[in-house]
Amino acid sequence: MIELAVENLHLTYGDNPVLKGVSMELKRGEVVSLLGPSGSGKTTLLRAVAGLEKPTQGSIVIGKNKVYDGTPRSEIPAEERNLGLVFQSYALWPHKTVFENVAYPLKLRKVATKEINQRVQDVLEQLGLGHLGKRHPHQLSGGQQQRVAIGRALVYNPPVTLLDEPLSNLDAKLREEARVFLRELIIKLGLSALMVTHDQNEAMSISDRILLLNNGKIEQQGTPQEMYATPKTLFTAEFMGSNNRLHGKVTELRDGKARIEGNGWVLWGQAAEGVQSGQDATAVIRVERVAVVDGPGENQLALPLLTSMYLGDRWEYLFRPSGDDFVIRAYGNEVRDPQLCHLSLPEKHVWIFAKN
Ligand SMILES: Nc1ncnc2c1ncn2[C@@H]1O[C@H](COP(=O)(O)OP(=O)(O)OP(=O)(O)O)[C@@H](O)[C@H]1O
Repeated sequence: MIELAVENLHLTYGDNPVLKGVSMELKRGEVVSLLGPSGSGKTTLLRAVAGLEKPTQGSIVIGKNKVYDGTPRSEIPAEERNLGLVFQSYALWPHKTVFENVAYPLKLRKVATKEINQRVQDVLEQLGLGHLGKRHPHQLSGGQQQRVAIGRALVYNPPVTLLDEPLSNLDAKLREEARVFLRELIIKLGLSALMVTHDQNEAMSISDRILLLNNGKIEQQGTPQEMYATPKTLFTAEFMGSNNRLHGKVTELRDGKARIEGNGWVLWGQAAEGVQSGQDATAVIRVERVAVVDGPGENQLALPLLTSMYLGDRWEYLFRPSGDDFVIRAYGNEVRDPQLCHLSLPEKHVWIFAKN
């Protein structure tokens, strides 16, 4: 069952087009992340679904209700869309207790007091806040405040929840914990949610599907695995993961593979759609796919190691060819002395994209 369907949505601020024909679906029990660089339109899309921004064209259907069909008159106001909202700007009420904050949406809907008490207590227990109901927001940690905001959005079981950077005001450590907590909650409650994030790791770990926005359009969508392992464009490849990039010219195409040549190096890789011989191109390989090997072989580069950097769970090596303008990074388990190394870049993990 489709809980949310957006079709060819356009939105313009003044004469600045921000959404340029976005279509997407959210199925029941699914968590979809909107990922993309700053200014790509993620928050605007979420706010348009919430009814907080006015699109100029397209349609939005929530459950069985068409809440927007391209005409201003058709628009159903935000408060009637029955959505759970966890927005950065939707702060907790400082003078209400945790319990009162979470109870508020039920009070608004005139739910009986006894039922309110039960439901709020249930939600607080689920969020690990059962013992904090009497506290005020300023007596909570940032992570706990965030949980209260989530509880307030979920307490009336909205069919669709919208989350805008729900973890962004937490520090790195708390954020990691909150990510695990949010994923657990999503599974436990079977939430259908659309979440904005600019953090690629957050999108991959929390969601079932990712929509990557680029300048108001969907660049690519798919499961986190698809987005990471089979990017269709240079933009997607570069946005997901840590990468090495080499610029050169395509000198041969064969069976879906391309040969790219640069200043003193040659590599084979998977040719992206539209790559042609003679074209300027970029080869991309994830940092973890580059291996330091013992001797020369196929699809290799021989480069001087500049330095080894300690990352705690592994080492990161930095290679820089003399006189060239690229660096190659790789991971390994030991510190290495600066010397010439052989690097294997397996053909199946090198993607070759036409240069824009
Ligand atoms: N109220 C507004 N009036 C005019 N322009 C706006 C308004 N809100 C956003 N914009 C513009 O719309 C574009 C998209 O903004 P949006 O907030 O949707 O991006 P985003 O992808 O969520 O970025 P971020 O990750 O920085 O939050 C930006 O160029 C922004 O400057």
